[in-house]
Amino acid sequence: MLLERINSPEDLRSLTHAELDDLATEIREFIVDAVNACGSGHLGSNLGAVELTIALHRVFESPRDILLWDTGHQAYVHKILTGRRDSFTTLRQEGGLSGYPSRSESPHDWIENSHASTVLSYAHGLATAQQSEHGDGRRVVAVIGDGSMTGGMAYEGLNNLGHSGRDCIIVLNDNGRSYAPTVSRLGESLNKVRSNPTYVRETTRMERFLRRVPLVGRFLNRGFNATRTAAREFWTEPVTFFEQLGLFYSGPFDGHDVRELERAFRNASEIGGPQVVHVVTQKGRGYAPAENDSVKHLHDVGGVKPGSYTAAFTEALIKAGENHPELVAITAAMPDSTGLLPFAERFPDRMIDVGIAEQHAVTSAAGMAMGGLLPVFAVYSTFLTRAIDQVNLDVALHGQKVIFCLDRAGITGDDGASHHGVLDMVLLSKVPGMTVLAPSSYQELQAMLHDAVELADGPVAIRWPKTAARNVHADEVGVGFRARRWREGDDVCILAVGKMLEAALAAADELAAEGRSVTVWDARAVTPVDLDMIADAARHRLVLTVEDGYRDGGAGALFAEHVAAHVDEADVPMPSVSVLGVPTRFIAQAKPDAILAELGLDATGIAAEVRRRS
Ligand SMILES: Cc1ncc(C[n+]2csc(CCOP(=O)(O)OP(=O)(O)O)c2C)c(N)n1
Ligand SMILES: CC(=O)[C@@H](O)[C@H](O)COP(=O)(O)O
Ligand SMILES: [Mg+2]
Repeated sequence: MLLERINSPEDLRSLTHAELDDLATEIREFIVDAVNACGSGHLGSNLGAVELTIALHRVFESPRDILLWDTGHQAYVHKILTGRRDSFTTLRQEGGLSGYPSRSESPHDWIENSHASTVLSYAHGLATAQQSEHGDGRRVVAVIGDGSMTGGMAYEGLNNLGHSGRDCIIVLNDNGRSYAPTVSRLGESLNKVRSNPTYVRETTRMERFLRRVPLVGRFLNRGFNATRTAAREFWTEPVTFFEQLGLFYSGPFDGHDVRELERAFRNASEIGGPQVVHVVTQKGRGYAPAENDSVKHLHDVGGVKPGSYTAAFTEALIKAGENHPELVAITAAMPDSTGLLPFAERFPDRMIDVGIAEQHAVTSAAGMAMGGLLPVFAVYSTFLTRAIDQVNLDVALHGQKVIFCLDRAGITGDDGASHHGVLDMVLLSKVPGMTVLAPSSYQELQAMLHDAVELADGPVAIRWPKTAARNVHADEVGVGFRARRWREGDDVCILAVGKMLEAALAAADELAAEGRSVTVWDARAVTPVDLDMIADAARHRLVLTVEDGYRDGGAGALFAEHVAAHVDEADVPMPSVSVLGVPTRFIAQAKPDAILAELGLDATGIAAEVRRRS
């Protein structure tokens, strides 16, 4: 087994290319076993990045050279080759290996944020530092997928790198897919470009030398520009999009040929300045289930689970779509895991994939609403945070009815700190005119989507967790955006937000067994706050809000403000007020229920908080 001999990138440099091909096979088998054992993870992306990562670590000397990964979900091979092979049995487990690069795991890792399209900005920053007096001659290499290239930040980084001329090698890993096929024509046009890297490199180098010749250089400038323009018109490949921005383009190269990749990376390293090395890879390469099943296996071994909140959303959206031909669904490159695929099958022209471009999605939705459509943007909670400005000023300032359906709200677990959806209530409850809803069951989600479509006259956000949904009877579902009381007592009042209702009711049973009289409300809406719920809560000795979002500035803080206002107005005694929520800190990966329990956001924790406050 060759893989057992690889404990650092240096060990790669003694292998022949035939051995490297064998090593790639072993790495693929290793990844498939690890992801299947872990039960979740990014199979397709990593199977497609095997040869690419081997070649990068043979040409560049990480960690001295800086190797950056956009999103980081495709960095398993990087981790395996940098000494973490034996820890892969702990992938995405509590206290184990992160599913993304992790600075605490290795000096080879730089970017921990799993949000896409950031790498070129990091690269510009690091290249700027390297070219300052603080630089120490390290090369900056950034790997970005074709999907992540569709994010706005990627263009901002490209523009700045091209304009600044910084030394930086961008490896565009083009496999034609995000989750779904990538929404971009860039890949198609680049595939028409057949640069002969040697020819282009030599002429470019010669040109650059001659242009600098004193006196004659400026005449040569004009001559070269005229020649190149003519040549491009009639002979060679068009100036690529990247070269228009000031970056040198080479490729496309076979992303599964280590020799070719090594040559391309060495060329780019010699040429200097901002470079794009375009490599074409196959997502899921070498593993039939990933190659053939683009929903279940190609991106991550996810898929929408029956009985989940996502499944409830899918059903309700199709029903709303049947009743409202103006309703359109928007995704930011994730139609499958947000539950939009059945809607797209039912209404092929009414599901719009904008690429990994959440900010654009939100403002485009505002435009759609202005044009008479009813846009529903299905997005993970954590990914909407990068578009809060657009939500606030492009949608809410204009009073546009856009329905934001936020999946993976609350504690998501396996994907770690950059995936928990814990900022949504804090941020969205501060957007004027925004209705923020949190369903506590499968049926509540469907009722809320229905009422958002039928009743709202402005923006609505509905947020739900990545878990199986509780099921309730039709007469146990609220109406409109009002709160719903589940249990009446007179000593303690628990205001539960979303999925926390189940734990609150269980805690109330536990407390009742001790003789405590507990009221439980399903808040249902974070904003607007239901004043009847507040008035009822204010008559208790203790008001405890339980939410799976940041406590600071969240739903509980808002409810506490309204209790105080009510007490002032009604001139009644102020109850004791408490909030159980997520502390404002980054939370590493673990199973969601384990994290919630550790935070006291389960029945035991809620009951303990009531006892503590009694
Ligand atoms: C801002 C943001 N939106 C959505 C996602 C979810 N996501 C993770 S990976 C991915 C697809 C990335 O495609 P690409 O960059 O082409 O990489 P590949 O998996 O094809 O190698 C998406 C949409 C994310 N990580 N960040
Ligand atoms: C890397 C990324 O952002 C997503 O692919 C993330 O892994 C989503 O995971 P789930 O869809 O399993 O919640
Ligand atoms: Mg891709």
